[in-house]
Amino acid sequence: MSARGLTKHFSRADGILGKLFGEGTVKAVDDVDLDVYEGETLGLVGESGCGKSTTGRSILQLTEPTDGTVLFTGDVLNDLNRSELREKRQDMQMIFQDPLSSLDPRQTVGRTIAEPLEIHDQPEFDVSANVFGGKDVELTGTESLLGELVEREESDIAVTIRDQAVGSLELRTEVLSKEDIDIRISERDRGLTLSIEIDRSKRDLRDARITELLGEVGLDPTQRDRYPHELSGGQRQRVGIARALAVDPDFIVCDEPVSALDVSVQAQIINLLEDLQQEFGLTYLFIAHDLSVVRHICDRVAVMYLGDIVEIAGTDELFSDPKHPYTEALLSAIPVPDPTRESERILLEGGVPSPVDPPSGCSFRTRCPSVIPPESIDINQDAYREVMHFRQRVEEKSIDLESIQEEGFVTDGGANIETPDSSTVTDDASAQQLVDLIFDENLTGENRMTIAWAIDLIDDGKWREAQDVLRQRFESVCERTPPVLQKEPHPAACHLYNQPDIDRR
Ligand SMILES: Nc1ncnc2c1ncn2[C@@H]1O[C@H](COP(=O)(O)OP(=O)(O)OP(=O)(O)O)[C@@H](O)[C@H]1O
Repeated sequence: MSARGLTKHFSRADGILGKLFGEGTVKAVDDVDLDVYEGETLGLVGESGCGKSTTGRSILQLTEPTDGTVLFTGDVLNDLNRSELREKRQDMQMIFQDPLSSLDPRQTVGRTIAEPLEIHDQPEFDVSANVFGGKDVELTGTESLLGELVEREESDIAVTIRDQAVGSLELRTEVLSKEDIDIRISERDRGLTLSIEIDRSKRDLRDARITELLGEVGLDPTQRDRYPHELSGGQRQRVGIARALAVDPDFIVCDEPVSALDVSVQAQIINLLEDLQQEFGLTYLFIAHDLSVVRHICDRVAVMYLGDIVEIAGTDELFSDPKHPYTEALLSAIPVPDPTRESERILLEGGVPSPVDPPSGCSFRTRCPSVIPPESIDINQDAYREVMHFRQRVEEKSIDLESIQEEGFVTDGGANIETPDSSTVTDDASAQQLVDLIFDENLTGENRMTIAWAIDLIDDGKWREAQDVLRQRFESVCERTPPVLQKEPHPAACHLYNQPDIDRR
């Protein structure tokens, strides 16, 4: 599966979402390139709201992408019409996070698994065929062989299907023609008759297939008459897996398949997914936020942040040598089983920003512990982080100088402030004191003067000017330019990797 430029934007212009969260376009997935190779498990990780589920659903065309293409087994899925897409869905399935809400509470396990079989008219009969009225042909195989036969005979063929199990009952007669199977047929030998004999009815076949599937996912055949509420969480997820497997797919999007389960059950479901992959040569896109699970099951891992893939690498490499600061932070949050091993947790401030109005440049920069300062200024990373946080608050106009002054007993009057460009002199010493109250780090020199100048401007209600003054001195490449995921074996969309001379910490 290859996705190129995959994009999904939701409009919140009207409807409940618009009322709840405000209007605008939610950039859930933005220009994503992603390959999932045959037989592998690719992990897709990131915090809640990063766009993982929307990526999975857009790949399967369960939600229509706004832009981009998805290539799967030789077809561009976006170009297929409804019935072609339905046909294709046999090969690509989805396992959902919460089996209770994804299973119909009014349907038994058997009915749930039978549904996709009915939609796709599966399983196919095993048939043996004799052709009458023309050349002698003998065939053994499944129903799809009929199509091949028509192709060989270059003629329309009347097909009679009989059920041997119920006294050679005639099930149906079909004429397979050019239109049915989309091949070129000449008028020669028209009227050839084919008699198909089968020894089981479609229903018997389906029953047998359901029993087989229950066994494959570790459920007892007696559970086919149970309802979802009569099953445990693990059993319900096994039903979800059986339903996905029923039509014999090649590719499965597993959307957080174990997050809703008890830890003790998670390992069993993970092992089951691994066994099934081995047995049926399945390819998985495995969506998760729990990185320990991902480490166990995935061959490669893609890290997603605010609608973009920010890093992708082989699992071992990603865990041992993460590049993107976001990946580093995610990995640092994994509990360490060995308490003697030192691990420093990188705490990310706040949550994922709104995908309606993502930050300019690198979308992670508002939380990044390694934002790159301009080359022209001398500042350590902690102080720069504080400056960036301060700037963010100035952008949002969310600084209340009066309360800070009251809390810090700041007095007016005192030393003058010379601004960095020496053009303005203010006599408001409280700005200097406010710098110390707002910042934990000790700002010095021109960095300190610029902040004090901005505070002075804010005090006069000149927010826009304060923003400009701060931007001129402190603007980072991370906010100016979006980093690009390079074409290399272990790419990371981060300016630190395009500028190797920069000290990260
Ligand atoms: N139908 C929708 N309409 C509007 N916004 C949506 C819709 N579906 C998802 N979103 C928004 O798109 C963004 C990405 O959501 P998505 O569910 O893909 O993220 P996720 O990483 O899978 O998170 P989670 O793990 O919580 O499911 C979120 O901001 C979400 O609110």
